[in-house]
Amino acid sequence: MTARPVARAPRRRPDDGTWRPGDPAGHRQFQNLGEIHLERGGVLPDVQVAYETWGTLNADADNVILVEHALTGDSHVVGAAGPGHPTPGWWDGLVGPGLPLDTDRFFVLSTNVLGGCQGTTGPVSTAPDGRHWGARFPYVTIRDQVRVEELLLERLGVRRLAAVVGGSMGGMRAIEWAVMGAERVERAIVVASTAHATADQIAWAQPQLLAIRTDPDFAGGDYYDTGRTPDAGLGIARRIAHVTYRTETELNDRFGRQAQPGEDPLRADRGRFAVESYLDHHASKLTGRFDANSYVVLTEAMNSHDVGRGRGGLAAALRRVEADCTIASVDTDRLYPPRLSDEMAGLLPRATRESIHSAFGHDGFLIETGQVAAIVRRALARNAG
Ligand SMILES: CC(=O)SCCNC(=O)CCNC(=O)[C@H](O)C(C)(C)COP(=O)(O)OP(=O)(O)OC[C@H]1O[C@@H](n2cnc3c(N)ncnc32)[C@H](O)[C@@H]1OP(=O)(O)O
Ligand SMILES: N[C@@H](CCO)C(=O)O
Repeated sequence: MTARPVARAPRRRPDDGTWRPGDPAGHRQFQNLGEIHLERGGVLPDVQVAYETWGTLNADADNVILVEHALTGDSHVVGAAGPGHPTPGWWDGLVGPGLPLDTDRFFVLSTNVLGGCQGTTGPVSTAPDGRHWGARFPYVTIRDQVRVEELLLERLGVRRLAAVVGGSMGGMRAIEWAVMGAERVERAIVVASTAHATADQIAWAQPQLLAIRTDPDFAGGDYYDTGRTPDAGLGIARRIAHVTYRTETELNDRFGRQAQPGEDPLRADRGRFAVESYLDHHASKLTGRFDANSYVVLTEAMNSHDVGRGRGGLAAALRRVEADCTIASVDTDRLYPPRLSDEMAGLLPRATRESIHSAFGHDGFLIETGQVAAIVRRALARNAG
């Protein structure tokens, strides 16, 4: 694995989907929110948020659906690949005229999360001293990320959400919205997620964080001006994470003990099993499109997630939710197991429990879009009043 040189000057976003520090962020829209005081004490003086919208905001500004992306996602929920947006969306088929998030009725909005690397302020952004934030980027929680979205919506004149929907880390923001914005959220659709990060999830995150931080090219987080990026560490983090996103049976049924074509894994000279090659592929795809510092910041934000913190515990926090909630899990998800959705639904005043059947585990929330679409349609058809 070789280090990729880092661009020092802003450059045009290449159309190959490669993220690089200083890239302008395509045709996304931006809003400057000014100074944000963070839950854990830091201050970000000049927060910018990137977002995309589909559909039309109605006169009462009450037809807004906020769609929340997962760890390495961004605001590009749907859309054809093209200049400025080299990748298709991560929930293609869900947003558009007549589709579940029906743009004939709703104004659909998605942000890039605070701490991310796709247009919203994050570690690669420029601090007031003109240098990248890097290691100085403060600790951010899921609540901070929701607060930034609240401020954005206030700027856009939106006081109420018809729905907030998200999967995985996006589901964390969705349930946090339902708690924090209780009377302003009509519906929350939480997919493959949890009301609090568990010991198991924090445990899986730890070797990922260590892999990045112990990569010599990480340079304590201040690698942007070194000409090197911690691809080895970020790649290992992605490999660990990716296994947790799939299932034991799927990996085995698909790859078994097969050798990667042309390679011999039963030799000491680095032949690979096919499943190893598959993980290498996912690792190099991520290092080509994502910033390691953002991965760290967002992983720590997920670790911080607990809607009960400072609110009298989980049950007390969820009891105050006024939204009509849909809590969906993937039946084979080993990272966000269905019991966490059962727990959340059981503590919410109004919750409908849904299940996605999938061979793929946690990634089912991205792969089984037909089932996600049906769940979203049912949730939006219910009278939330
Ligand atoms: C909301 C968000 O989270 S947005 C971000 C989501 N997207 C990502 O995280 C991108 C990373 N990808 C993934 O996580 C998953 O691939 C998903 C969920 C998007 C899609 O899952 P699947 O359709 O099952 O794809 P799968 O995991 O099989 O990966 C397919 C890739 O593996 C490659 N592959 C399969 N076998 C091998 C192998 N033996 N060696 C090397 N590569 C292999 C395929 O060629 C394909 O490559 P491509 O994606 O570059 O075209
Ligand atoms: N593939 C997803 C999984 C995390 O939920 C991501 O990268 O965001």
